Amino acid sequence: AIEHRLWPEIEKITMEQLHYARLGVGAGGWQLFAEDGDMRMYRREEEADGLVVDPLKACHVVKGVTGHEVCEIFFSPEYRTGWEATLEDMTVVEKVSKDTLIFLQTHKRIWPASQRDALFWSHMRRVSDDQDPDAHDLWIVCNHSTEHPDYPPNTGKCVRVYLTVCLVCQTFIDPPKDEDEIKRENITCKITYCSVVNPGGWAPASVLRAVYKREYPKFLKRFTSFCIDQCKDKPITF
Ligand SMILES: CCCCCc1ccc(-c2ccc(S(=O)(=O)CCO)cc2)cc1/C=C\c1ccccn1
Repeated sequence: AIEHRLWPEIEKITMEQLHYARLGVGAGGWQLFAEDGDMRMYRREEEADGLVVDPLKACHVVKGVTGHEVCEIFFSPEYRTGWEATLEDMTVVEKVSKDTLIFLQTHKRIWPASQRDALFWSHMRRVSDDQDPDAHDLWIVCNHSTEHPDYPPNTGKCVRVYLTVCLVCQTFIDPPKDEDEIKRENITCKITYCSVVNPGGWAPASVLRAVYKREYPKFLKRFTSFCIDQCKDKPITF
């Protein structure tokens, strides 16, 4: 296949994000800021050019879905309006390959900051776990801001944000007794969600931190509930 101009960057960022997601939260100044059942949300307070860019890492355990199913729903454009509450508009700008798309998204304005949009490539892949060959494969979706000649930043009403996001999922199977077929009640998905969002233009630190504190827990709960609901009556995709 002819290599796409973005491929080297996609490969590099995706593997870096996989490594970053698998680092624990023991070291590195992570601060637990939200907990709900099996969901733990951590952030680090960081600023770049006076703008809040707090990295976020969320860990969650969801029963009844596989990592492949969760990543498929997170990646696919057709499901996004079902779980992304702050989305105002979404366009697939370019189909790089069947597992790599470029999205332009406009998010609802959050007073008093101006409205934001995001232009990013999104790449999904299965990664075999080199450290533990018996463990089930990992699935990752990585979203990273990019440029596109047809969508220059900050030309319309929106301020362009710059983000790097990854969703890393691992499936665990608790085998049913006497060789029955595996049912959804026997599967568990361990999810790690990491994000760094540079708001791109001025937004008060207090507003940004309040937005993230309120929106991220809602976002992950809504997304995982959507996955459970989408998959419950369908055959399992490993
Ligand atoms: C002043 C407000 C600035 C923030 C506006 C904003 C920018 C970006 C984004 C955003 C969040 C998640 C992704 S993703 O994980 O890649 C999935 C695909 O949609 C991409 C973009 C959101 C939001 C606004 C709200 C907000 C902030 C966190 C969490 C949830 N909502």
